[in-house]
Amino acid sequence: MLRFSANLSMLYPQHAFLDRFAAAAADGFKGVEYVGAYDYPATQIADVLRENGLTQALFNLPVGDWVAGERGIACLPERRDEFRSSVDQAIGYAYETGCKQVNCLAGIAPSGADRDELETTLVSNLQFAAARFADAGIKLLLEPINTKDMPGYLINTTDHYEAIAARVGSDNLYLQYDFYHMQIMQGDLIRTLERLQPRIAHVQIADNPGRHEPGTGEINYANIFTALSRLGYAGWIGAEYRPSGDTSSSFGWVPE
Ligand SMILES: O=C(O)[C@@H](O)C(=O)CO
Ligand SMILES: [Mg+2]
Repeated sequence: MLRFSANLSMLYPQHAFLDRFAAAAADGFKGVEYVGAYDYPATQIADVLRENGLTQALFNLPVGDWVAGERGIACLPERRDEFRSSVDQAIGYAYETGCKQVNCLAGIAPSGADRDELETTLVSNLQFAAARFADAGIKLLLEPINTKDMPGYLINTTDHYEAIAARVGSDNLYLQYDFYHMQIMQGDLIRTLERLQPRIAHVQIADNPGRHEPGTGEINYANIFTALSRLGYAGWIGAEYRPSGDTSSSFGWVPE
């Protein structure tokens, strides 16, 4: 049985963030995810999850100054201490919300930066986070993101994820496989899913082009869902798209 989580960073834009939990529950979701909720006390997030009978499927490690354009700090040498204290913050939120997996955004390469130094910093920080998360019973995920939407982001393909994971050397570093990003970067979605399934802890869906709901673009999500069922994928499937219209009217893609 496929399980879908509502990505509250993208769905229900007409609602304030904390009101999106009830909206998702009203539409039948049992799980939610979002970039991060560190502006709210973890206990408040836990309360709103409980009030709406929702499971916290995923969130991210603190991503830096999102408004200023930061997309993670894990690869930035000068932010090492900040990254490492953010791991403890994320563990606190995961504990309060019962979340069992946290994604790490690698960060955007500053222009002119030494890429080897950025990758070495990322590897070292992921080794630290993977070990701390393992002790807390939390999976650490790393998501490749496409270069069109996030120019300069350090990790853009599953091959790059695999190279980084090999250097990290932890069985607690998993792949967050976002079909939208990977359609743009490499295609071959179902074969890649089959090959990397043992390392995939979370998948996310949106159509391309436009990053709207499935059925608005070129990706055959009926076949993707069939493949996920055939492979026995037991994780959450994150509905991470910008609704083309009203969110509650955008769920025609959900399998019966
Ligand atoms: O694909 C995305 O943009 C998200 O999964 C994410 O982690 C950054 O917002
Ligand atoms: Mg994603």
